[in-house]
Amino acid sequence: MSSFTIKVPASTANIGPCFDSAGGALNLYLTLQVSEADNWEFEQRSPLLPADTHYEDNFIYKIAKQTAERHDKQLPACKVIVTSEIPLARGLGSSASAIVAGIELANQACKLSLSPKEKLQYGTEIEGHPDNIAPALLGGIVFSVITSANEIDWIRLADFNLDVIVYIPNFELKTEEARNVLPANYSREQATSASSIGNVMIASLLTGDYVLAGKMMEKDLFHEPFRANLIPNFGRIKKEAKLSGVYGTVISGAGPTMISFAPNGEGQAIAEHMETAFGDYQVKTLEIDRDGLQVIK
Ligand SMILES: Nc1ncnc2c1ncn2[C@@H]1O[C@H](COP(=O)(O)OP(=O)(O)O)[C@@H](O)[C@H]1O
Ligand SMILES: N[C@@H](CCOP(=O)(O)O)C(=O)O
Repeated sequence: MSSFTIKVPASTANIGPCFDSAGGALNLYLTLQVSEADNWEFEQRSPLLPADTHYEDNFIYKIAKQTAERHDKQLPACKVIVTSEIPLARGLGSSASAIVAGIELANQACKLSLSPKEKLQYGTEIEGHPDNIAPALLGGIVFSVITSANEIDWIRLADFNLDVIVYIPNFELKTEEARNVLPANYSREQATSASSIGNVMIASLLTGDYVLAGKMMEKDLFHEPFRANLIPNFGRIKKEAKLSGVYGTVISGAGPTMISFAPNGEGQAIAEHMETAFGDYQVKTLEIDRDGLQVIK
């Protein structure tokens, strides 16, 4: 086996009203440098990664092993050097990036020749929803749906003119915890309103009406009203960002990071203003990654 590098982007899920369905890839990366070895070794070279464990307890190793076993293969021993720019449990898809990296590690090391559809299926089974896995794999903004136990349909949007600003607070919020506050059921009336808002958001995004898209992003009824209390400054960030000229600001994934979509070319100036207003936050201007998962040999 020759050496290779796996690079997986971060992602922002939901984009307001498209709960568990829409996600955009972001240019922060999880990187694995993989080479052949006599024994398994995971070397974590970033302060953003979880504490070191025995390789068998490493999350990425477990995903890789499980993927290999699905195809009746055994993983050959590898040395893996892991680096990451994606903060954990902040709503930037770190777990989806780790899952995609683990699937690709098995794909390369065991020569599984997995298709994008299979990788999306495996990743979604593990994560439970496709909205982070799909953009992490495919890049761009992806709308996806689990149509049956074995089928996920998706459509990828790679053509847009937007700047993206993230506001990352200095505390973690586990996705599981933020899912526990959501209602188990919605009435027909609630579901109709919530999905109508999502429909208008997507149609405006596709036709380039970013003002209307931003308005609809901020009207989500599926998750934001229930999560707002978990996210300090939820209302203040939205209001200040809007006054600074963004189209819309939403919770990134399950939070606690928030994300604004802004006119192309204005992101940096808005980020500088927001950094002054919210000194406790890491404010970053990011780009939508258009490549998704990359394997570099
Ligand atoms: N590179 C990684 N290596 C090992 N575990 C990871 C890695 N990235 C994420 N995880 C696991 O995923 C958890 C965060 O997942 P989650 O709560 O879904 O938040 P998010 O995906 O928004 O960052 C981490 O606490 C850690 O257990
Ligand atoms: N649709 C999910 C997305 C979770 O994203 P994460 O980046 O916070 O893991 C949800 O909203 O629960």
